[in-house]
Amino acid sequence: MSERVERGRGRGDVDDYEQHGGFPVYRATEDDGGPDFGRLVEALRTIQDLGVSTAPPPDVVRRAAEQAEALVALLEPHRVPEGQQPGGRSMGLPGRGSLLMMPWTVEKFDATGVRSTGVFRRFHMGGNGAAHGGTLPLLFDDLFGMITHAYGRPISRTGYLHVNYRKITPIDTRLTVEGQVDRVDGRKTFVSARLVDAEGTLLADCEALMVVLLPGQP
Ligand SMILES: CCCCCCCCCC(=O)SCCNC(=O)CCNC(=O)[C@H](O)C(C)(C)COP(=O)(O)OP(=O)(O)OC[C@H]1O[C@@H](n2cnc3c(N)ncnc32)[C@H](O)[C@@H]1OP(=O)(O)O
Repeated sequence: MSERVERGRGRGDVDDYEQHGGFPVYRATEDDGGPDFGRLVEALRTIQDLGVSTAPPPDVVRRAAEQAEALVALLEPHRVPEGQQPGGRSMGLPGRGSLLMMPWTVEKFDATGVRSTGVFRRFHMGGNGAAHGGTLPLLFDDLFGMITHAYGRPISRTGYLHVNYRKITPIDTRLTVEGQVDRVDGRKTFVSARLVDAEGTLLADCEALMVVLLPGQP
């Protein structure tokens, strides 16, 4: 099937869950989880930063543990099935309000590609001021999910993802990642992206294969 035909078939049908394998329905929240959800997620991220960058005395550790346990007890009764939580579905929040995804902000999202900016935080650090090598595939993989969605392709799973680490990726430094669909071949969508700093220096690039799911496929 030619790229143009395949692309045309996908576009406009992305809300048709018949096309999305066995995926549960995901819809963006209408209110980014309410007035305080963004605050909560940002505070939790900062706790992750502090959890890996502080050395408090024992009495502070004990009080912090008690407060963390109290927070767990507060939230525990409110678990919901996948697709119903605001985390990951709040498009107006950095990282869509997900604690797993990079807390980056999407600047461009259309069929020609997706661009996003943000920083790797202290809790993303591998060593000596550099982002952990495992965080870059996470950044690229999530970007590729957005790219295939913006292109109008059904939900796809990553078949492979190849990262070239060109330079040290610094934490606490504003960076930009941008990528696009390069080629479509049946169920296969070939994508690529680049991570650069404010001067445009290439830090890493990545190419991947996204495969459209078959009916009912997990
Ligand atoms: C808005 C909602 C947001 C939600 C977004 C959710 C996004 C989720 C993204 C992910 O979860 S990615 C998670 C990490 N990836 C995985 O866990 C995937 C695990 N692997 C699989 O599930 C299957 O291997 C896969 C779906 C990728 C492919 O298996 P299939 O049995 O469906 O297909 P098949 O193996 O026949 O491959 C289809 C085509 O892709 C090709 N292919 C698959 N894997 C490949 C590979 N690794 N390298 C090269 N080619 C590959 C394969 O050769 C074939 O090419 P042809 O059509 O030309 O014959």
